[in-house]
Amino acid sequence: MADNIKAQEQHHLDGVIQKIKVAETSLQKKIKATKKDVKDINANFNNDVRLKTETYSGMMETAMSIRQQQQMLSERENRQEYAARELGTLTKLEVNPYFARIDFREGDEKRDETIYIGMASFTDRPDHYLIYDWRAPISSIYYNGGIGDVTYQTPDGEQTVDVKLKRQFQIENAKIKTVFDTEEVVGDQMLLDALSNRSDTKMKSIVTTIQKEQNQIIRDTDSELLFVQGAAGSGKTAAVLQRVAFLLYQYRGNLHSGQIILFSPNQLFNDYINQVLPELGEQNMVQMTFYQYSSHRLPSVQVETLAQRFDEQFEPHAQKINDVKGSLDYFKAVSAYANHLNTEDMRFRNLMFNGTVLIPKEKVEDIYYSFNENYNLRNRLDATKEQLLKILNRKIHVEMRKKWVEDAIQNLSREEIQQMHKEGEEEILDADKEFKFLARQIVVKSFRKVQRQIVRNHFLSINNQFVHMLRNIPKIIHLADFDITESDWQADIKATVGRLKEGRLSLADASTYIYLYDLMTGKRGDRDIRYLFIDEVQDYSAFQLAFLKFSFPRAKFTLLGDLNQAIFTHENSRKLLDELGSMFPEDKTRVVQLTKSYRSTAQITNFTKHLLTNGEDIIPFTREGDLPQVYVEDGMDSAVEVVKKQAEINLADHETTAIIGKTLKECQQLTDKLAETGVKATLIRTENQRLVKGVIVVPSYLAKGLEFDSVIMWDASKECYGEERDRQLVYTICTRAMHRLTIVATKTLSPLFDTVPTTEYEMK
Ligand SMILES: Nc1ncnc2c1ncn2[C@@H]1O[C@H](COP(=O)(O)OP(=O)(O)OP(=O)(O)O)[C@@H](O)[C@H]1O
Repeated sequence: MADNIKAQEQHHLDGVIQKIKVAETSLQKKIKATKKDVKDINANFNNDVRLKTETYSGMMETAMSIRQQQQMLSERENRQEYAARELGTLTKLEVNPYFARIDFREGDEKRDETIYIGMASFTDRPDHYLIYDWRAPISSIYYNGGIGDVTYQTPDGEQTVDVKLKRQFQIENAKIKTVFDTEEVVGDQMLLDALSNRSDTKMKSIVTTIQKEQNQIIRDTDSELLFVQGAAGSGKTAAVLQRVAFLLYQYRGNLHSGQIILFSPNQLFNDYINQVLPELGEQNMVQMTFYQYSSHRLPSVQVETLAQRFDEQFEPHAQKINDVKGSLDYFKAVSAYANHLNTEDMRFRNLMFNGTVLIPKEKVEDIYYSFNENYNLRNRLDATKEQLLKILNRKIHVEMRKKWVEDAIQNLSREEIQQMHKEGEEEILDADKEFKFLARQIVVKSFRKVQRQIVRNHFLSINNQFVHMLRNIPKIIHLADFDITESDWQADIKATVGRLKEGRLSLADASTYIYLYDLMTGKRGDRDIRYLFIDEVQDYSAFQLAFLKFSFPRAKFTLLGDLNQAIFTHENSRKLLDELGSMFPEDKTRVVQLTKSYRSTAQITNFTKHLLTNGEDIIPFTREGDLPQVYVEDGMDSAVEVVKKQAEINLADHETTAIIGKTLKECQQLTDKLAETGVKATLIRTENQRLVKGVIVVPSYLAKGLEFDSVIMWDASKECYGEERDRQLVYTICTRAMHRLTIVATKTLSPLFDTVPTTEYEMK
């Protein structure tokens, strides 16, 4: 690039930065003035507000003026907060205002227009944009095409412009480091630079190098269901985080980050991605795992953890049961079962008081089914509660005459009596009335617990109902279709009842349990959530997805997945797509396929794609590195020695290294062995830990969605990965590596690597 262009652009840059500084100064003044205002308002609070509490109108006047003061205060505080946020944006822009320039001609216009694109918009006067936010409709030109005709979406429909120049910048501390013109969509050089960087314990934004297909995902506003199927490392997670930033920009004022929820594979992953949105100047959306959601909905039940679930899936018997419990058929069966509760079979509990039955369950049942068939579960329950509260009220008189009440009155202290009068606002007239008054107070107070139980549906017996449902399932679903016998099912019920008694539930049962309870109580779901994202959707069952759709009825769904990385559902994951299709309107469903893999070097991607039986569609990004290295050692000690040496080499090269083992047990053993040889490695036992720099040892199921400079797969032997169904797990492990992949096995290498041509790796 000619030096004079660089000089011209630096000159332009200096001008923009100058204007940003002016804007900053004026904002700072504004903030200072508002701060002073707030201080003054607070200081004058006592003077301005005259407290008149003698008369009713005086009190009203006082309340009004306090309200006025508060409104003024909160308006100033909002203004201050907004200005502070704006100042934060300007401070960021001041050092790195933009990353691209586009010159283009629109329609019949006589002159070219020039725009600069950066992390946020900046105007020096109304409608005079010196920088356009990367999310503005016009900025799409940058992502959608090269030179020549490029189309982009505007609020008024599609628009085509003739792009004359596309220039990219790398700016550091207000100085242009490099500037180059490109004819491509987003220059490969820039992408290569971005991808060659070392990994970090935190994911970064990809705004400057978003690819065209990713841009489609980011800016989709029409789909009710957007399903992104993409190879490992194809930027699904990256794209979706930019999408959240885009949506918050597009619907500013109507959508806030609390209305967006992301279901992620594990807590480590949450931690890994939580800097991206703040880096983009936005607040993080709500992030949780499905396990956390279920546990939150069932505070008194211990839901099976990810690790327990991972270990359990290796039993073929449990797998079949899980398959049926995860199916859409099962979801429909639970719905049908709940529906029939409108006419019979609802299970109730006695309402107890002081150890005796106050309202027997038979009475509750009579009330519940006394309403006609036009009632649904929701209003049937409401009407029942109303009746029960009335009955409770009527029982006050009877209870007042009981001996325990008389005793309680005898034991009342003077203070307690005074307190009751304060609450009851009743004057003492004569002894009899006083006795009745106190008796009533005592009973009403003691009945509060029962009242709460009625309001909170404690007269429903969800545990019994759940077990009753399980017993009825064979009548609704043909279990033989799932290769399950009646006795298999009965055995599973027994196991479930056993767990329930200990206050535990499997994750599959937990979803069903909550769903059943929601249907029984007529819950309509959380209507506030507008966008719901699920990462690694291949690990969800159709049941869970249908349940989430039910729980967030107004949310648009964006689902990201790689059917080749299912760690739980295996072959079933392909069925998932069809089942999903049936849950959303066809014309509002969009499936996007991402085939290019960005994370790893070409060598690693070429190696890993052969691990898949249908991996031919995966296109590596041309970033060069070493061939993956495979070691097969005779014994444990020499294998550990290889791991040790490799970890040391990686450390010396400043590479973050993850040693990924299959289960926690294997990881624990290796960490102990490494410690004996003097290697310090951090074992990640649970998802609640933090990722740290240096060498970490992590079980495969916690490595989902993460990436590391170097990966050492341990122990890639036949003994550990002997089954065909482990293929996706092996693929997931190997695709975590960005720059370097080492595979270490003891005795015999897993046959799953047989599909990889020997030219794709180096056998050591
Ligand atoms: N357009 C891009 N520009 C720069 N980096 C990118 C781009 N797209 C993806 N990447 C990088 O590639 C890596 C992989 O992306 P990401 O984790 O989003 O992939 P993924 O599809 O979610 O992978 P997986 O399914 O294996 O978890 C990340 O480091 C991401 O920053």
